Amino acid sequence: MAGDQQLSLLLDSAVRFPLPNGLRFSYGTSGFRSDGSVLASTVHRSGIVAALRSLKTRSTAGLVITASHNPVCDNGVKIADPDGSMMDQSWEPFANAIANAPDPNSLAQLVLQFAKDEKIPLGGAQSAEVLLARDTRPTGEALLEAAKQGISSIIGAVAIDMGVLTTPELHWMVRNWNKGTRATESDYFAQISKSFRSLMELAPNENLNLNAVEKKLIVDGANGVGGAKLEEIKKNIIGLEIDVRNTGKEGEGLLNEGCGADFVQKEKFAPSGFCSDDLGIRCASLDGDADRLVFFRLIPNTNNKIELVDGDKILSLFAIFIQEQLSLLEELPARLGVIQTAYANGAATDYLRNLGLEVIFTPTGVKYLHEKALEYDIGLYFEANGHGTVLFSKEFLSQLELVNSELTSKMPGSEKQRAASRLVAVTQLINQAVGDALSGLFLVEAILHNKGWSFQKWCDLYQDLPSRQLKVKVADRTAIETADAETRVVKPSALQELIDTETAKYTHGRCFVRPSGTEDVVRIYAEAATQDSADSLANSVAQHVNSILGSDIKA
Ligand SMILES: CC(=O)N[C@H]1[C@@H](OP(=O)(O)O)O[C@H](CO)[C@@H](O)[C@@H]1O
Ligand SMILES: [Mg+2]
Repeated sequence: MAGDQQLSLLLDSAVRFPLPNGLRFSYGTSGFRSDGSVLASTVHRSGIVAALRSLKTRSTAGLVITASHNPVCDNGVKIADPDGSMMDQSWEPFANAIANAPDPNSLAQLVLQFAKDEKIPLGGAQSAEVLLARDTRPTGEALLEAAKQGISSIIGAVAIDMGVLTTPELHWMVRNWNKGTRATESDYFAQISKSFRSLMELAPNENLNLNAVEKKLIVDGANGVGGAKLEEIKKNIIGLEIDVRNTGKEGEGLLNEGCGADFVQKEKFAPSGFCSDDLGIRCASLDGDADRLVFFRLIPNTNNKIELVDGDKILSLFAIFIQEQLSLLEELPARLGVIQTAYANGAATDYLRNLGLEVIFTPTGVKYLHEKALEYDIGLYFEANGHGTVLFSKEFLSQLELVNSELTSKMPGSEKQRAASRLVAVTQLINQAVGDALSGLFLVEAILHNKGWSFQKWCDLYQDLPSRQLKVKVADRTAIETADAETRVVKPSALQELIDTETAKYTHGRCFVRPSGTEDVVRIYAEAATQDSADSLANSVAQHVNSILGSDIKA
């Protein structure tokens, strides 16, 4: 009886969101993405998946509608697990199957069969809850409605609309909601401003060279959701003057167009709204949903070229700071893991290894980095493009709390006590659910302040090796299979031999190719001692990909 009711509810709901003709959807490294006008059925069905995920885990799940750094006409959807991380990978095949079910009946059958296989109680015996959010895209509102209807097509499931949010805010809320801690947006803002203030106040006086640390920061909000949120947070920030540009207000330009972290990192060019008046000032750039962050500074007399501080250098700054505090606290042993992908600049990896840190590589895509980081007491991860965070294990957090309260009562004001308190503030400031440009930005600022470091000093940590990225469109990118965290091609095997032969010709040469998880292209990355040699290595490998797989080279 309950089964019949569930079946008819699913059928009625699915009829309203037919699958567009001739399209296939795939849950990639960043969920489903496509043109916003064709996504209603996919988002509706993702609502169903999120509701089932909530039933399965007996906790609250999340769903966010965004296409991050992609153009404004695109949109997308991703599902958050109860701990705030991305949906468990084991459910992706089901998400793909239902996203592509040709008609309401096959969709309903897939859902019922999956529920049976996974022992998910349908029929309302158990309730389900999904927190929803969207970014500022014009297609977001209608897609949110589709998600709501998908969720309510599962008996007993409730959608709670949290509003227009950054992706990391939604993940943070899901995590806190399930922990039973405060989970509203004002709690999120308060947590950032409070822990930032604590960390600023813990700066060692002797390190404070106020002339070296420019108090002003200009932030490019990519005309997305992050700028407006930053405007809110900055009302409660002391010790830093933040000027937010590209906030998405009337007349400021289009989302991600000529601005945003992806543009800045790839083009190495200042975003729109920045000019030579900003010379010498520290600048940062968020992406459209505020989960990526890079810093930069304009180079004089270059027509808005920039000196870039990417995810690798943010990672290095975080690693140094955490390592320094730990070195003062021998009673707090911690296993540190630094997680990167093959796109990390070789100079960054060498730098981190020379600090004595354990550096591990995973395939591209933050879900892989995040998963690896969870294996450590402190797992630091960043993609070069600026997506990353620092995760602390439960055991480490309780040890840290213990050490901190003991030092606070026995040795207040000592260097050791201040080191422990700094670590506590870091754990509160940096988002424990996913990479978060806003919390990352304030952690960077607080660390520079604590260390009394100028932007220049940070830039000079190491010199990036020149690199070049190319992409090639091929007939079938899945013909390429890789191993060793995507650093080697195993199929077609002749390709790796050719890459090895080309790479051996260059000093500090390194090169790999992999099929993109988000675009229908094969990516080529090359690094070498000079820009010319990095370019030439990338080009010659692209020619080989071209001749083996059949393609056109694109910059
Ligand atoms: C070279 C590169 O920047 N790749 C990006 C890009 O993945 P691809 O699989 O390379 O298309 O998008 C992912 C999702 O945003 C991001 O995690 C990843 O770092
Ligand atoms: Mg993003």
